[in-house]
Amino acid sequence: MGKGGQRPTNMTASVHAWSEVTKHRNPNDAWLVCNNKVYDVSGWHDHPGGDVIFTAAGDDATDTFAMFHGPGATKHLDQFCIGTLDEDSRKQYSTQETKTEAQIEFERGYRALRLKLKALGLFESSPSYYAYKMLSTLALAVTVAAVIATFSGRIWIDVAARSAAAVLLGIYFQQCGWLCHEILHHQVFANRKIGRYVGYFWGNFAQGFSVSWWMNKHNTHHAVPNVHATGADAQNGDPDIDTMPYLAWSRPMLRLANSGFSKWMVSHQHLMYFPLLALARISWLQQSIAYVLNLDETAGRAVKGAPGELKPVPHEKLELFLLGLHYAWYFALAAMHPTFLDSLAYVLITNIACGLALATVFGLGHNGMAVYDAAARPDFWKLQVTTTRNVTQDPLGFVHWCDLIHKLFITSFCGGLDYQVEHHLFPTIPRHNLRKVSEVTKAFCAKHCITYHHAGIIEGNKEVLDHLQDLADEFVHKFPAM
Ligand code: HEM
Repeated sequence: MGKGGQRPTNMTASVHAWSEVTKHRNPNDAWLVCNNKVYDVSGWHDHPGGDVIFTAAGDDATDTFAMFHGPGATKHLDQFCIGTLDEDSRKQYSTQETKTEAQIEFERGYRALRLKLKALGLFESSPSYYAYKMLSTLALAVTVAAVIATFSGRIWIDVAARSAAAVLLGIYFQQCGWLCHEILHHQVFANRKIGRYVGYFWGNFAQGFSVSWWMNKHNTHHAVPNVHATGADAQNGDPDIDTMPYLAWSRPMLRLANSGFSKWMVSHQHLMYFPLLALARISWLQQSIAYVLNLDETAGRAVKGAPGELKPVPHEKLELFLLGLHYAWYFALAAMHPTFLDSLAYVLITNIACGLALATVFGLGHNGMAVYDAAARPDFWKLQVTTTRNVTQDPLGFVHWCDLIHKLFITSFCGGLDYQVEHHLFPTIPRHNLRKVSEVTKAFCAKHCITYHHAGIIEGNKEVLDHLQDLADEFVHKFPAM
C-alpha cells in the first residue's frame, strides 16, 4: 500500500513494464510514473493536494506533478517509489498509449520551454500589478455601497442607479474570482501558506465561495480538462463538464439523459445555455455552503472510490467565519434598499451578472472543444491544448485596436483566461506575463503541429452554441418524441 514509509527498500530496484503500470488505475490501487520512476500511491487520501492525485492513477504524471507542486514536494516522492519504468516497454506497447517519436519530441520541448520561461523570469509576479488589481477591485465594492446609500429613493433615477450598482457588484464578484484564482494557483505569492490565507479573504469573505471546495474542483479540472470519468466511482473526470442532467458536451453524456426533464433540457440545451449560466453563481454558493457545512456528500467532500468516507474541510472554522462575514456585508447592502422587492432585485441582479460574467469566460475556455474518455485520454500536452480555446481577438473585429482593447478590456474581463492555453500549460505564470508567453507557445505548438485554437468572444460563444445544438439535434433525431 502506498501510504508511505513502510515499503522494503529493495522494491525501488524493481523494473515495471508500462502495461503493468496502466493496470493500477483506481484510488485503492493507484500507481503513477514521474520521470520514469514508478510510485504506488494506493489509498493515499491524505495527499495534501487531495484526491486529484488519483486522476493520474495508471498514467504518466511527470508534467502534472511539475505543474502543481512547489520545489518542496519532490522530497516526499521517495517513500512511494516502487521501482523504475522500463522505457522500452512504453514504446513497444501497441495501443493508443504508445508514445510516438513526435510525442516524445514535444514532451522534451515542453519541459525545455518551461525552463526557458523560468529563466526569462516569466513565473515572477509583479507586486505593483497585483496591488493595483486588489485595490481597484475593492474600489468597485466601495462604489457599489456608495451608490446604494446615495440613491435610496423610489424615483426612476434611484432605481436605475441601484440596478447599475447591482450589475457592478456582479462584476466585482467576477474580479474577486479572478484574483482568488490567481492567488490559489500561486501566481501571486511565492509562499503558498500566505497565498492560501489571502485566498480565503478574496474567496470566502469578498466573494462568498468556499476556497477549499473550489480548489478541489479546480485542481481536478486542471489535471483532466474535458475528460469523462471512467465510471461513477472513479476519480478521474473533470467536474466542470459534469453538467448532466442539464447539458451534454459529448455523445456518451447524451446517454445519461434518462428522465423526462433531462431529455427536454438536453434537446433544448443550445437555448438553455445562457439561462443556465445566469444561475451558475447561485449553484456555486449552494455547493460551497453544502461543502463547509457537510450537508451534501457529493459537494467535494466525498471520496470517490471509497464510499462513505468524508474528508475534513481544511480550516473549517475560518472558512465558516469568513463566509458568515461575507453574507453579513452582502445582506447589509440588501437591507439598505427602500423595499423588499428592491432588495430582491439586488440579490437577483448581482447573482445573474456574476454568473454570466464568470461562466461565459469558463465556457469560452473549454466548452465545445475536444472531450475525452478517461481511459483513452491523450498525453498531458495534447490534452491541455486540444481541450482549450484562447480569446485572442476583440469582440468587434477591429484588429488594429486589438492590442489596446486586449489590455484595457478583454484580459481584465477574462482574468487572463483569454490566454487559457498558456494558463493550462503553465498555471503558476501570473496573468500579466501570459501575453508574452503566448507568443512563444504559439510558435512552439506550430513547430509540433499542435492545433492552437483561438476565437473572438462572439465567435467562441457561437462555437459553444453550435456544438450544443449539434448534440441536441443528434439527440432529437434518436428520440423524435422530444
Ligand atoms: C507520489 C506523488 C505525489 C506526492 C509525493 C505529492 C506530494 C504533495 C505535497 C507534499 C503537496 C503539498 C506541497 C505542495 O503543494 O507542493 C502536494 C500538493 C498538491 N498535489 Fe501532490 N503529490 C503527488 C502527486 C500528485 C499528482 C499526480 C497530482 C495531480 C494529478 C497532485 C496534485 C497536487 C495538488 C493539486 C496539490 C495542491 C497544490 C496547491 O496547494 O495548490 N499531486 N502534493
